[in-house]
Amino acid sequence: MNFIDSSICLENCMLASSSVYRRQLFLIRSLGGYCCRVHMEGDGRAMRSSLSTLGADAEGVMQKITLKLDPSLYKGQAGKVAVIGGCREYTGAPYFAAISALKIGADLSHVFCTKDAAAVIKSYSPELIVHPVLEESYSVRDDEKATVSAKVLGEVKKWMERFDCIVVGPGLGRDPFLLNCVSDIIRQARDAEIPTVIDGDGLFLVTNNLDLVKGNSLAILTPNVNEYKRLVEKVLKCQVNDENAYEQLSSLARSIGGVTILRKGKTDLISDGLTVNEVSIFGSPRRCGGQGDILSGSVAVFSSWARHHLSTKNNESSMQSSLNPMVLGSISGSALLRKAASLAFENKKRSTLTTDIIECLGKRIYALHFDPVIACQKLKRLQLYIPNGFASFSDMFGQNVNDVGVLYVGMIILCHVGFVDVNLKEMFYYIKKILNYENNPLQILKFV
Ligand SMILES: NC(=O)C1=CN([C@@H]2O[C@H](COP(=O)(O)OP(=O)(O)OC[C@H]3O[C@@H](n4cnc5c(N)ncnc54)[C@H](O)[C@@H]3O)[C@@H](O)[C@H]2O)[C@@H](O)CC1
Ligand SMILES: Nc1ncnc2c1ncn2[C@@H]1O[C@H](COP(=O)(O)OP(=O)(O)OP(=O)(O)O)[C@@H](O)[C@H]1O
Repeated sequence: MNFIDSSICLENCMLASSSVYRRQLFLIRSLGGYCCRVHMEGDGRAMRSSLSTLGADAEGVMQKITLKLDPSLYKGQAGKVAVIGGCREYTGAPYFAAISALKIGADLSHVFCTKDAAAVIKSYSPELIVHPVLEESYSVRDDEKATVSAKVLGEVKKWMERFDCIVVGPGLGRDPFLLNCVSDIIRQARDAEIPTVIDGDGLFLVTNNLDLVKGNSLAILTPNVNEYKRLVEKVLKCQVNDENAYEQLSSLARSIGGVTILRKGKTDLISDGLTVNEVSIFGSPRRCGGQGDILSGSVAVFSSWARHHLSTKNNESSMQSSLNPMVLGSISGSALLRKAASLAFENKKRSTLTTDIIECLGKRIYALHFDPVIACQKLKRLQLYIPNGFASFSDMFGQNVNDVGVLYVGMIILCHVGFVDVNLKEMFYYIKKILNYENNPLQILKFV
């Protein structure tokens, strides 16, 4: 049974078979080597391509777009983000999103929340810039509403153009007056062409007011299972169809005019209506609340970096300009969260909380800068690490270096360059990176 409205299918079919679609597919593959998993057939059917491992590929995208640390950068150039969220009930969610952005590498992170929430959020972290500007119905008389609303908008407007991305929704609550003001903020961001990630209660708002995001290619929606269900029902007027998940997601993105949608779940699916990408890196079996907030903060930073990456001189080819930075940012955010969650779970097991995952974000980002050339240079000096009783590496392992030898060398390298926190699987990943380098340590090893 096909749940999708036939007019949408026809539109899909035309778009999917266009040269634009094929071009994006090729470009995304060549950027990070990751795969677009949907291949649209001429009759509009979606077919899954043969699945390949995406873990390393999503990581490749993340590595490419991650802003390089450079002494010539000044404060703000690595990213300025703002979270619009935080009310009486929820103070954790905006904090998680905003602090994650900082931990990943943004320079400045703001929170626009209600007065009740502001002091609490400030007390969690002196790093965040907290603006107590939002108001809920209970604190505003009916005759004051227009004035207060204009004041809120004015306060946010003063800052808006400074931001590289805003996140709307973590812990926002559902107060009608507050949501009205936030609708204006979303419109303001759109006019100023500021990328906007919509999460949590922000999704409740836009699902009921689709015009707020319709046709905005700088908008990213990050629905969880419930939020996705509500979106599908509202927009496609059908039920979620997991048999046809790829096609339904791209259909949804197109129906909302080419916004990017990151559908969260066991596997994260990302589509802007032209491509569908999947991030299935193993994360953590813990489902503690707040992981989606880390994700929204991460996606905000990576999308800004992706925009920067695609617009810099070196990347100024017509090929690069066809890539969608919002898709690349979503893939990277998802990959990073999952890798950080996996690391946190390894240490804390069932006790893993959102704050533990946040603590691991930095380590995961740092690991991206693993440079096989530097590692190999260091390896040349590693005679020091040969245990007593052995004259050389070849003395330890013989001329035919076996897996144990590689593992040993890998361990030494990783300890030497500071990756003492990696697990066995990750260690092999880094070793593989070294082996792919033409002057790889194995060669060196053979000549020691
Ligand atoms: N510490 C905090 O301040 C937190 C605040 N949060 C905020 O809380 C507000 C409401 O978010 P909620 O996540 O509660 O709202 P949802 O509408 O996502 O969830 C509502 C209910 O659905 C259930 N549910 C979740 N995943 C499900 C699944 N896969 N299948 C079936 N049922 C499922 C949950 O148990 C929950 O009771 C948002 O503003 C959000 O940002 C959350 O981000 C969590 C942390
Ligand atoms: N079953 C799962 N297996 C692995 N990862 C999952 C699973 N479900 C969700 N995730 C990951 O956890 C992250 C958060 O997703 P989740 O569905 O918990 O969001 P959320 O409900 O919006 O979170 P929050 O509690 O912050 O509101 C996503 O990146 C997703 O990939």
